[in-house]
Amino acid sequence: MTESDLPVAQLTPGRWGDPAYHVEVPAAALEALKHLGVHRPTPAPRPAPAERPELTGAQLAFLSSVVGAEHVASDLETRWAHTRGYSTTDLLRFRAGDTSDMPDAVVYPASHDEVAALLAGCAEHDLAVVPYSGGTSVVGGLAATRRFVTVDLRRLDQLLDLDEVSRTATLQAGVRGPAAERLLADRGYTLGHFPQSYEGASIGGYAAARSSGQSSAGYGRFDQMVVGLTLATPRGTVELGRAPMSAAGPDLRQLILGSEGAFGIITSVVVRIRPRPTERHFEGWRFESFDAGLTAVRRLAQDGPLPTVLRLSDEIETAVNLADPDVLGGGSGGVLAIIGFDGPYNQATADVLTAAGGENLGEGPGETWRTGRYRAPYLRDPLLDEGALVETLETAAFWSRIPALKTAVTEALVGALSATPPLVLCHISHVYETGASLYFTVVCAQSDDPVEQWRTAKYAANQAIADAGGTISHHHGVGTDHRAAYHAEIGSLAVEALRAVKHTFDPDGVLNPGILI
Ligand SMILES: Cc1cc2nc3c(=O)[nH]c(=O)nc-3n(C[C@H](O)[C@H](O)[C@H](O)COP(=O)(O)OP(=O)(O)OC[C@H]3O[C@@H](n4cnc5c(N)ncnc54)[C@H](O)[C@@H]3O)c2cc1C
Repeated sequence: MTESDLPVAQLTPGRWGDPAYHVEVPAAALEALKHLGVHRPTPAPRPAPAERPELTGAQLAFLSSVVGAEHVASDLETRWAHTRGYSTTDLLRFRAGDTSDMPDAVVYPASHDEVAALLAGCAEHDLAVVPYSGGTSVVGGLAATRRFVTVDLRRLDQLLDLDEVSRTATLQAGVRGPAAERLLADRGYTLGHFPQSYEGASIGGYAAARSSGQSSAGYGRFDQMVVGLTLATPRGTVELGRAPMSAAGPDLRQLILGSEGAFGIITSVVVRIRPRPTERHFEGWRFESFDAGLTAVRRLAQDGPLPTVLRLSDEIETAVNLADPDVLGGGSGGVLAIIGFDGPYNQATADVLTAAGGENLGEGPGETWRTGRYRAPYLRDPLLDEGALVETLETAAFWSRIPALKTAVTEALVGALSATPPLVLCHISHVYETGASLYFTVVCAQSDDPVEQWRTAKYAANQAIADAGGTISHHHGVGTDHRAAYHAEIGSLAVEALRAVKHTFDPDGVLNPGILI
């Protein structure tokens, strides 16, 4: 089974993943939750979403005139299904029936021209616009600060071009991860972009939020794969990427990548593609400690040869994730690293790990990770049902800052959640010559107000990240959740420059108000 065999998940609102795939919390985990003071809350009946004022006839007529009346939905169910994304706070607010960020309508354009026409007319009809590709944002990227229409791009689902000589593919923004892989696999190629949200996220969202997939060591981040893009703005269309590299001024592609719909809607992306691998190898490695493993992965990142997948869990993540401690050699402790190759096994990579003190555990742990890699997020909803608070956050920094950053974030989370002592798990899964990202998972008992509980903990973590020299996001993006921290990170002059760009593309401020800037 490869990524192109996976189905696109028909995401249901308020619960992650393919509803056909049912997950139960393992008995050992339930036992462990008791030690964290987790109690199953009495299920409260979910309040029905409240009705809100309808769009005016003129507004609906405008939307219908662009995409056709059958592609405009203003029923409660569709709007509710497009309310926010899939952060834990989003899920908790969904469970509480909080409709405050519900769109007033959802429209489904089928072409770049329809997207452009929508954007051109929204200001006149007093409508803000939230672009929506896969809807898997975890940073509050799908809500606007005023009445808005969600532009769902799922009908832009075509492979427009495949240039085998240059090895590029032009994909429309609404192509979901597995669908993109299938379109390319049919022609013998792969994109190699596999975020954990792969089953639901789309090409446009990958570009808009600078996504990074689990095979980033081999294929790079999504923004490194993009060689061109087409952007619809309220003032017209921008096409970028005439050549793979250019010295003709600043690279404006990089201005649009990560702009999260604040400057325009990306309708198609030209991406670099590679031949499909004919073999794959995954294996586990044991290191005495996270610090020892860190030295090993840094050596690979700096001097090579890098595998396609490179991950290192810390002691707590290793202990929590490994149901069978024998995997690490009879429960002798240590931490687990996973390496994977798309293509032939590279003994030179293994030699670097051995020289750095690693012990090869063989294919077993590697295959366990590979086959379960999209399943971990499915555990979050049952854990929430049990009364646990579970959320993740991520950052990146230069190698010299990584150890202190990890300690600072962990301590900040433990301190902020001291009333409900948490487990804080951490791993590294994206590495560069100069640094790496850190990905934290937090588990503790829910308080009476888990949304506020997480807000406080996240604020403390954000402060620790800033103080320890990390970035507020390595791959989740800014959205509304990180806006203040992002502004503090880049400074007021840079924020002013972003505002100027936004004003140029979107003078009436219809695009994603409150997101990014
Ligand atoms: C369980 C889970 C696991 C995840 N794992 C990863 C991971 O491994 N790596 C990773 O990078 N991320 C991960 N994410 C976060 C998320 O999947 C990524 O940010 C992804 O890139 C979002 O893609 P999407 O198509 O769902 O975008 P959306 O959620 O639809 O949109 C994201 C933002 O971009 C804007 N936008 C959407 N489409 C466009 C467009 N065409 N043009 C302009 N703006 C647009 C939206 O308005 C929003 O602000 C995960 C999320 C979940 C829920």
